[in-house]
Amino acid sequence: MTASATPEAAVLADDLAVEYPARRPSAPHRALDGVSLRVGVDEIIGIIGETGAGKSTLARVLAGDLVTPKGTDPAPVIVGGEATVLGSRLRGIRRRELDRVTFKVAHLPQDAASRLTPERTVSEIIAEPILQRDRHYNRKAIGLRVATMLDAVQLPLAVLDKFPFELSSGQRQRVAIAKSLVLGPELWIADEPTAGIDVTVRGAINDLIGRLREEGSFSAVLVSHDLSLLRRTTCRVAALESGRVVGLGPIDELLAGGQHPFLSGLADAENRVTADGG
Ligand SMILES: Nc1ncnc2c1ncn2[C@@H]1O[C@H](COP(=O)(O)OP(=O)(O)OP(=O)(O)O)[C@@H](O)[C@H]1O
Repeated sequence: MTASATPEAAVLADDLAVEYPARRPSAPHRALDGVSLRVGVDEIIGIIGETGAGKSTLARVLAGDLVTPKGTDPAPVIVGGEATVLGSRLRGIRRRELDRVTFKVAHLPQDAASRLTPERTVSEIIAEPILQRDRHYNRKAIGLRVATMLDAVQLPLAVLDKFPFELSSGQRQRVAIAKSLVLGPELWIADEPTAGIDVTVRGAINDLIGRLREEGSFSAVLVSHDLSLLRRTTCRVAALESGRVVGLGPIDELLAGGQHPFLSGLADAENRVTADGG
């Protein structure tokens, strides 16, 4: 375990191999193999790939989601190579050091919108990460921060007192985004951030990312099939296939390259929508 004050990269994956442990009747499952990737400080990188390619696993590992709470599915385990996040090596990392790293990393898991605490209001949900860190944090300051985050994801203040079941799925996703970013992380690992969000308000997520970059040091890994989001926010996208990186570059170069059926399929689908006037 090493940590440096100014990491040379936000994320460094070096020949990373990740498995899900065996659970009867299943054998261990290798979800990532030989993944090498660098995300510079202040860089935003995209991750794309077909279902089962290992995108969420990579997101979980980089977000430090490596501990299995009792009664849940096993967390991924680093079995080869290394993942270094904000200067700390994650392989075999001790729990205390992991907590120190994840303090600066925000994770928006794929199912975040469906995991909002059902018995809490939107305002309480967005404030959860603050109160988990400091139960006595100034209530007025929390209220202000929550309102700012709500505005950033273009939700009206009227939803503050609503419960998750009273919101549309797109609104729930925006609440999940607001919650994940409320502490102002140095690194945001977001798994399908615009999933379920109406195209007319997706621009709000682009704008929010732009603002976070202006406010200070902000790096991100965005797992997404939203080509518009990837075009607007990332310079490079990594394409995953069966747990390996099979392409890395600007999204339009990857799509035009046509080396991989998944990428060609995406490009064709987009061309069809454009030709149909969609
Ligand atoms: N908890 C788990 N235990 C065992 N295997 C798992 C677990 N979670 C995922 N896997 C397997 O690991 C592989 C990678 O899964 P992952 O969820 O990372 O893919 P993905 O690219 O995010 O797919 P999707 O786009 O469908 O979300 C898949 O074969 C999946 O079945």
